[in-house]
Amino acid sequence: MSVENTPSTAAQEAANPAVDGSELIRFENVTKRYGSNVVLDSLCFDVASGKHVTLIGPSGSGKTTILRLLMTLVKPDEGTIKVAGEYLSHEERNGKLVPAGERHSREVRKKIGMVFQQFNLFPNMKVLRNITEAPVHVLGLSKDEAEQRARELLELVGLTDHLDKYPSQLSGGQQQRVAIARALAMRPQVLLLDEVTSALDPELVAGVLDVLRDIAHSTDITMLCVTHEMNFARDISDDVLMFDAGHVIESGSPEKIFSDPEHERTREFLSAVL
Ligand SMILES: Nc1ncnc2c1ncn2[C@@H]1O[C@H](COP(=O)(O)OP(=O)(O)OP(=O)(O)O)[C@@H](O)[C@H]1O
Repeated sequence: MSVENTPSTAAQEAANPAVDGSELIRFENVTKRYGSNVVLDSLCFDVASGKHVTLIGPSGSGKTTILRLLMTLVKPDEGTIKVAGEYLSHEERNGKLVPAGERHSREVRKKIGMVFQQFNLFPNMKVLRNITEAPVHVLGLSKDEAEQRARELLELVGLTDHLDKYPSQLSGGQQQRVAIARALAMRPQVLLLDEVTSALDPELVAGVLDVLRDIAHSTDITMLCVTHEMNFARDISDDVLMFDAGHVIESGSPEKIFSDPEHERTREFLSAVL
């Protein structure tokens, strides 16, 4: 997919609301290419601390790429990304901004948790250990502290009775709820959700979304969410960003975007998915 290189000023302004200094995520003129395919084109947007922001848009518009950039699974070709005021993609050395080394990225990335489409649990570890592994080995928590934290989270996701099972002994929905608990166990400031229900059987979707609704409404965690579940997006989002061909073409409250979209492409997209 190629995209034009000249996003409209209005689109950039829509995507880059007034900054009040509390932004937790900041994309500044981020361009990402795969060969000649310009996936993100001078993208600017901010997510304020504690807000829940949903990215919507057609397949291939670059939504997952944004989450992958935040996880440092891919690097931007141009522009900078900041998380909680620190550069993720770059670091400052001798007063100069240089591409970030792995150590720097790892430190900043600790602020971010992600839940993937395909759960990605450790198949050889029981549920409890899936959740305690990173807090013990990455954060240096004692085993007792990590287990205490894991038990609380298993209660939050409704799986207290399953802590001694292997992932293969759980349904897809239960595995995804373990993955949510695992991400939260690192106490991230930002939770990234990448189409977390799209690999689930339809009857398991509601249980996972209910857990996420509960987390969105009962914690102050910042969320950046890619989903095709528009009712869920409507319920949890403070802001919805509509992507098309590497640009944010429209942004606003869920009421505005879902009920009264301004852009023709948004109307087309919503009429196809709603
Ligand atoms: N590793 C890669 N190598 C080459 N091209 C890639 C790679 N990853 C993504 N792309 C391309 O980048 C574009 C954006 O992909 P991305 O997954 O971010 O889109 P998306 O909006 O999340 O789509 P979907 O809703 O289908 O998941 C697509 O054209 C895709 O083919």
